[in-house]
Amino acid sequence: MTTPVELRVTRMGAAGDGIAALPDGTTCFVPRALPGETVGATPLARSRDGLRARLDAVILASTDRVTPPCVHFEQGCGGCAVQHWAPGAQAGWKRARVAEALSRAGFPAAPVAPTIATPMGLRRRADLALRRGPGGIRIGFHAAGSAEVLDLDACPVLDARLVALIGPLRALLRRLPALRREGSAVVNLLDTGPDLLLRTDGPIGPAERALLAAFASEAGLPRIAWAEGNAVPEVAVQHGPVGIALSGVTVVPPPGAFLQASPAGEAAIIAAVLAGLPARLAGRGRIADLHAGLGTLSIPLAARGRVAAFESDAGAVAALSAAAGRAGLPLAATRRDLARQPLTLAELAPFAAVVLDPPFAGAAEQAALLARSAVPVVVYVSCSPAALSRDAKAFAQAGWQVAAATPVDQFVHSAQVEAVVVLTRARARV
Ligand SMILES: C[S@@+](CC[C@H](N)C(=O)[O-])C[C@H]1O[C@@H](n2cnc3c(N)ncnc32)[C@H](O)[C@@H]1O
Repeated sequence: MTTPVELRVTRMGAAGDGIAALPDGTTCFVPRALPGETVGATPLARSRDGLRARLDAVILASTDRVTPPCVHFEQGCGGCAVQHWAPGAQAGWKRARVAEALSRAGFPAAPVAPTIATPMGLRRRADLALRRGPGGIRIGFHAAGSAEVLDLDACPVLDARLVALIGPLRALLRRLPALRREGSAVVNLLDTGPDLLLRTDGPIGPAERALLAAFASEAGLPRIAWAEGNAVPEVAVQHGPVGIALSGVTVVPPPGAFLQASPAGEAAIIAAVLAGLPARLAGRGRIADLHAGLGTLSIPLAARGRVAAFESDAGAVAALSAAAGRAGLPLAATRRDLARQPLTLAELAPFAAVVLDPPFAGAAEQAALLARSAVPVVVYVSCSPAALSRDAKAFAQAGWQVAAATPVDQFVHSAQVEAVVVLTRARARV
């Protein structure tokens, strides 16, 4: 298995690896190889669906191969998968993956729009891994295909204000025994500045709280939350208010809250969701927003009708309820675990439209119920083509059609793609 071979790469896999076939037909995944290339590679290990190989040399390069914009990509940072691929080729690949997902679901002719690209340097949320080792503190993303953490000092996809925090955070962690071996730092860039949620594998005492407070002052952080392991975070430092305006309404997020990855991505998703709704909503114009988070979609939807938002995270529900109350929006947020307790057919009946934006795992049961419901329009916001394909199948089988599908690339240079898919009953018009 460790003899170098010459391979012709025919396509790109879902994780951003080039796919080639060995002479005996075995599928071979070659990270950092591109479709159309001839490469020298060494097959290394068997995986679930073939062999993983190491790229030794590009023998015949694709015309879409470009110089990666980040030095850490060359070092093996797994935060990005396809920096070596021209942006236009990445966009075409992401669009094709959404089209393939819908085709597999039973919508072979779905009208999939070109991918909406977002610029680099706008990511406002980072989930950084932390390690303390013999070489010191490492902060960064995992190395590709590995549990190792690659130490970052630059990142062209993140907002520069988050990158600027990495050096000072490293200096802080050197002095923080609560980080024994490993932890994580989720940083959300809010309108009030970076909001840090630090998870360590040891407890913090009064001296460490004082260090965190000093760090917050020096680095301009209004709040630092901390948790040991996976415990519920506590606010360790609060020097000022925190908040982010979502469609003009200020929300006070709990530490580590989900945010769409970039303002440009958020705007593209909102625009595609609103465009998918009929100009005039049927009935009393009630809209359900499932997996509502902080209300990124619920808030703009409230300009179109009365919104019932459902979300499992108690902190997000409280934040959205409070924001909607202050702004006087026609919006009620309810805590509900939609995986365990999806909305029933009877509960879905009053809605003129349902928007769902599930996590990576998708929403199999809820999608099956929606497909059987009387709701005329469902807008499915997907961050996983595999889950989209599985969940959309129920709609295809129940005779729905895809009225529009818009891929959005807000995780630039990664293998991720998001899509806003508008599903209507075959006879309904959007
Ligand atoms: C992709 S985020 C979307 C959030 C929001 N729509 C937005 O645009 O910011 C998915 C949301 O689903 C929530 N979630 C995860 N599992 C859930 C479940 N079982 N039931 C309800 N909500 C869930 C997460 O807490 C998160 O807020």
